[in-house]
Amino acid sequence: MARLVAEDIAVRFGTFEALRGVDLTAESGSFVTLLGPSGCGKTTLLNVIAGFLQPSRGRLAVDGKDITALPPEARDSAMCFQSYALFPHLSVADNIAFGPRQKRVARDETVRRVDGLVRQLGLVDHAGKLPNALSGGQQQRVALARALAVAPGLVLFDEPLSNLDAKLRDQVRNEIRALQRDVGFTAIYVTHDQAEALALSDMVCLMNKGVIEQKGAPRDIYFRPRTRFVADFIGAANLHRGKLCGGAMSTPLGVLHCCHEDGEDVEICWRPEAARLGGDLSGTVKAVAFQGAHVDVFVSAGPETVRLQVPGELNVSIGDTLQFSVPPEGVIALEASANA
Ligand SMILES: Nc1ncnc2c1ncn2[C@@H]1O[C@H](COP(=O)(O)OP(=O)(O)OP(=O)(O)O)[C@@H](O)[C@H]1O
Repeated sequence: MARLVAEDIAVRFGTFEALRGVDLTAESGSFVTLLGPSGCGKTTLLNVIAGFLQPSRGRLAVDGKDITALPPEARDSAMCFQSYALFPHLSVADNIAFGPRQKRVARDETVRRVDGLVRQLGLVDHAGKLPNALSGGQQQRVALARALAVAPGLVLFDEPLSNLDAKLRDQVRNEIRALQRDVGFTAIYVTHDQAEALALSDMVCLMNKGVIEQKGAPRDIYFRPRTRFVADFIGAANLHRGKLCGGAMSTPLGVLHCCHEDGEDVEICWRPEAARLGGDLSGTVKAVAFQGAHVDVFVSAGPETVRLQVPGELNVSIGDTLQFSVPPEGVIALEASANA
């Protein structure tokens, strides 16, 4: 397992700055996701960590050793691609054995690793097949086994599940996490899927326009977003901007209370599940979406529409007036983004 430290990483493509001042520490054996919208720099950062791209500034170290100038093959890392990138003319077993053979791992050890991975990833019946005889989920497992066969300290994943359907994605996602714990490697995982990042990670790095806007444990990021971008990107957020006076802000829905310093131009947010039925806030129900355990209710007052999550048994209809409240501890004050 490897401890990765990236310091002040910058990447320029001509005059365009794809990454600026990126600092990141992935503790040994941790699962770190790089999350963010398309074009924010996730893949660029992963390519820098893999050694496919030289940063224009900054430093990378693994276990205290500077690896910034090392080529990819000299690094203790392996990449698992979205496109699988399997060799079509090699069997599943030979695809998995490819890395160890390249690295001149002893024959017995290579066989041992291939057998172990084939078993762990449920590929025993497919070891002799060519990749094009496999389903997408099976190909993804081979790609994973191939990355793990070189026993890297650091495994880099570039949206590995995006070609799989939702059910299979959940299944392979759980397998990746279980393998990471069993085999023991540090994972850096690129995704634009916030649910995936929250479910998998020890640490989420939420990226925006070439910088890490906030990083932390999934719960921290979800319950304590620092900026509007973070609040909006992770989960659903109801946002209000205005004057906070005596801890109270007037909105078209009524007065919201929060435990933060007063100010003239403050932005606050609350999560849909923070709302409680009954109270001083009210609006007209505009849409209702039954989700089983809960109901998403969209409530409007004046120009504002908010989203509430209420218990599944609640019977509400469009046009009803809904009274609700949001406890002050459920209201978060946001900072202006340095990266707006
Ligand atoms: N070789 C390149 N030359 C010029 N610009 C590039 C190059 N590679 C990436 N970029 C730009 O850098 C920015 C970051 O790209 P990157 O691929 O890292 O984004 P991403 O967050 O991985 O996005 P996606 O989720 O769409 O893959 C984008 O604006 C992209 O157009």
